[in-house]
Amino acid sequence: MALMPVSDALAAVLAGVKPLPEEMIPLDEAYHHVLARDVAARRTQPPEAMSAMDGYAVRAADAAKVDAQLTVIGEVAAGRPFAGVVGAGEAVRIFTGGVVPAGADAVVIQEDTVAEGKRITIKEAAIAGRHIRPAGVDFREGDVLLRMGTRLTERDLALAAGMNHPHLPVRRRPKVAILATGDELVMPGTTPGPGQIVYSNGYALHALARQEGADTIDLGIAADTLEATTAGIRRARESGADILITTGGASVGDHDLVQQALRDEGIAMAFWKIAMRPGKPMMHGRLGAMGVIGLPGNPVSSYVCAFLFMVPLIRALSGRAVIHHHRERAVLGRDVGANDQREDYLRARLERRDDGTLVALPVSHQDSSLLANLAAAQALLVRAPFAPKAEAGTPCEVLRLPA
Ligand SMILES: Nc1nc2c(c(=O)[nH]1)N[C@H]1C(S)=C(S)[C@@H](COP(=O)(O)OP(=O)(O)OC[C@H]3O[C@@H](n4cnc5c(N)ncnc54)[C@H](O)[C@@H]3O)O[C@H]1N2
Ligand code: MOO
Repeated sequence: MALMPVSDALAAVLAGVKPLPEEMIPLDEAYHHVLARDVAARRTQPPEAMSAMDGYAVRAADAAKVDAQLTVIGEVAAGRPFAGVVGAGEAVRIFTGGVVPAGADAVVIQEDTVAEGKRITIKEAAIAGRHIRPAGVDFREGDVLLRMGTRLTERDLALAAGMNHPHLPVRRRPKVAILATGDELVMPGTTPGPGQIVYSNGYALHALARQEGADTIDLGIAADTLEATTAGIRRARESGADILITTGGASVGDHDLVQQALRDEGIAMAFWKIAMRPGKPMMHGRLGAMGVIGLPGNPVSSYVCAFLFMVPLIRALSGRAVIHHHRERAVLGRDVGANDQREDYLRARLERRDDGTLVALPVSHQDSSLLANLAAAQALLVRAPFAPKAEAGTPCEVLRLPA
């Protein structure tokens, strides 16, 4: 049976997905949330011309010559403007961030003056506009500086504050519930009995989901029974999860019960099995409003499928403007063999040559159980279905993994 191409599977995962509802949240909680609307400045910054230095506000024409003398008629500090006007032969003491008084068109820094009482002597000729930040040089009221779909950085928060927004309209963060399955799994730090495996997949999945801006719910490890698996799925629904991620029990073995449990719960299954390596037995469907991604149990398959499918789904629900991973051009660091019908995602290390070329070096063992190789990889090298064998130096495409 022909397997579903990866691109069709991704399209199915994203089909009909709309961003979650909008909510207003305080600025200090908005880090890494996604903006639900464009945000415009509520004020002009700076609102008036301001001094960039400590010194004297002058009329440039009066201070254009070294040894010109001026009379200091007042002082302006940040937050305390000067009410008067700077006339001919006059100067006003000014500090960084102070509003440039009327009449002045330059600031002479204090190091370039000699002060004696109310008199100053200019030691460096003034130039009109020097050390003055014009009104609106940063932004003007009404300027749209933050765009819908932006994931807010720490710098965006400072900008929003400067624009005078104490709250921002963002999308609700997706809730991702993660359910592992497998009788053989024991927690890290315990002593595994014969045939037992230390649980690892969930650690990567929770971290990856959170890094993408989701809140995660840990549903623990379900035993390999229909009852336990079903109970886990029901807890996901009760928790209001937007996405249920299962890991393990996706294949065709007698103990692979995830699909059965999901069908019994009434899932509209979109696909099971895709033309991808690792990750062939992945499944996807919808259980009411909850998107379900059934990941394979092999640790590398679980991670790679989450990276390729869960991440874009979280981004779409979050209302992100950019949903898809960016494919970078690179060249092969070594020969690779011909590919079969499954799109291959090879773990690879990256190197940058002196001429700037990015080189992707696939790790030598690509078995989907190898955690050490997964951790050491910096990228996934994409090999199209039926790609012919290729020599070192051949152009290729890579997806960079999170650093
Ligand atoms: N006859 C066939 N057998 C298999 C096929 C197939 O097409 N026909 N597909 C293979 C592929 S490809 C994959 S991938 C695996 C996936 O199988 P499952 O999703 O059912 O995974 P499990 O059997 O539950 O586990 C596989 C392996 O991974 C370990 N595991 C599971 N969960 C975790 C976890 N949370 N942390 C760490 N390790 C975990 C588990 O102990 C197994 O060793 O099926 C192939 N078989
Ligand atoms: O798709 Mo499975 O991932 O190769 O081990």
